[in-house]
Amino acid sequence: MAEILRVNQASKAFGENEGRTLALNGVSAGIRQNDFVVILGPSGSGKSTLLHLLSGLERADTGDIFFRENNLSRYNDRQLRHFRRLHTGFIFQEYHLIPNLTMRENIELGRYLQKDGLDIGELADELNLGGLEGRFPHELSGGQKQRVAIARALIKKPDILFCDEATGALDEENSKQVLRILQRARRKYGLTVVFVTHNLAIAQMADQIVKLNSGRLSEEIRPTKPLDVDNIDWG
Ligand SMILES: Nc1ncnc2c1ncn2[C@@H]1O[C@H](COP(=O)(O)OP(=O)(O)OP(=O)(O)O)[C@@H](O)[C@H]1O
Repeated sequence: MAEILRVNQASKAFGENEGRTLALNGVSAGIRQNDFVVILGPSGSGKSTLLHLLSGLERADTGDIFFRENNLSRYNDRQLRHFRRLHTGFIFQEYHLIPNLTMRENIELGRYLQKDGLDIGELADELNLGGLEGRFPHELSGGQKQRVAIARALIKKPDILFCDEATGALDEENSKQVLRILQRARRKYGLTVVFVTHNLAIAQMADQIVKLNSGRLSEEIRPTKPLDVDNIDWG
């Protein structure tokens, strides 16, 4: 498969003088279309920063980020917004649903960013959310909230879904449900998934594992036989 994303020698620092932290230090890696890519590393190793650079949420200080043949580092803010709107979806540990909107309205928010997209009813059924359309976030369980967040991200059919500790607040069963949904979406829509996690079990499913340590790429692995979500050893 062709590469959909590439990061070349990217560095990113925060703060100044004694307060300066080099969050990423000359990281290079390529991500193939349709892969499930897991970014692993200890706390503070730069995982979220790498995700933010790859997704155009933040800019690298030095180095280049390519989406297909386009160099995002050369994009102006408007072009970068357009890239994010058209090609990327995000899910986070904390769901980020709008509390005073119903489930259906929260999902519709994702669609308004793009004209054509998936059918909301079909998506709700697929994500096991049928019948909950009128509920507000506080009336949903954690697993249901995360599935609403996934539906909101998928409704516009993004090319790449960026997940930052997306299962971090969920138990094993709900985590596996989320992972099953992502696997189905990869098969059905050709989605590429970039998944930041502390959970080593999830790496058993990966087509590619990117390991960071102190802002540097410490290891890059492409397992020959990624496991299906139902075969992983959760530990
Ligand atoms: N906006 C920011 N301002 C200042 N420092 C930051 C900022 N974002 C990240 N950092 C610092 O950069 C380093 C890498 O942070 P990052 O969030 O990428 O790590 P991480 O591997 O995702 O950590 P965790 O697993 O704890 O979420 C850390 O030392 C962090 O404190």
